[in-house]
Amino acid sequence: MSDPMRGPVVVHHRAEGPPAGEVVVLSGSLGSDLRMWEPQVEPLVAAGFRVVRYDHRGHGGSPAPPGPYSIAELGGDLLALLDRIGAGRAHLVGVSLGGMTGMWLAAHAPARVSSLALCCTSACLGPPRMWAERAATVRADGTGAVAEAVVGRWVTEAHARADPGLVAFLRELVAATPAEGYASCCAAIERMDLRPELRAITAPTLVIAGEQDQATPPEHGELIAREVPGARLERVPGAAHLGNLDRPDRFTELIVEHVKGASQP
Ligand SMILES: O=C(O)CC1=CCC(=O)O1
Repeated sequence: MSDPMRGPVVVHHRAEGPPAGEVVVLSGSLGSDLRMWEPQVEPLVAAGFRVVRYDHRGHGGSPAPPGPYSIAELGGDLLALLDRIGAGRAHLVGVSLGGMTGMWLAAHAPARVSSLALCCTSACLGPPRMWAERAATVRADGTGAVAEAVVGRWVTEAHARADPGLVAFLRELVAATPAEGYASCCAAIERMDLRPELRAITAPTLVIAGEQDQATPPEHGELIAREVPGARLERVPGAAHLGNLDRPDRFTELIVEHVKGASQP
């Protein structure tokens, strides 16, 4: 089991944009690294924001301590990152696991969150057995063993056919994720139930659901938007699970508009 006495991990991050700009933190999906945010960085920087993207523990350039992990630990890592970069408050944008981390932080440290954009995510994503089985597969055979199936849910079939280079890059992202980090994040999702915490979120919240998302179908976004006070839901046609890469035009537009609307005049 994860040890509650373990401290936060110093996660790998990259900061771009004007140092004095309001901070926007981009938090990614299971099996990705900070490169998954490429389409969103430049438009957010152009809008005057300091954009900080990072790798979850066990992913990309971040350390991969032995697991299992919990969503609270991932949220603690993000809080420690905000402290380390001197960000009293930040706008949080998360896809899937990044959205789960964002919901945890917004419920547990509301004073640190200026706004929340929750993309293709869920507050409770069963069945638990599926996550336990995926973790076991990855521990036995490596992340490469699940890459094709996972990426098959990240972009629509039509998009995959039209852009095989993107599919190859995404499979490489999954396969490059350390097995211990990936499996330990599966365990975090397996044990997660953020539903009772959603009503504690006070940040202006936008929920974006992909209409073709088979991993976190739109009902998951609908539940979050119902429970978070004042939240707004946008459904994006033609978007699979990694909506920010599958329909970057619409996701970027929605994210930039939301963060600008919640920023200081
Ligand atoms: O990997 C999946 O199947 C879907 C998913 C859950 C959390 C995440 O980041 O991706």
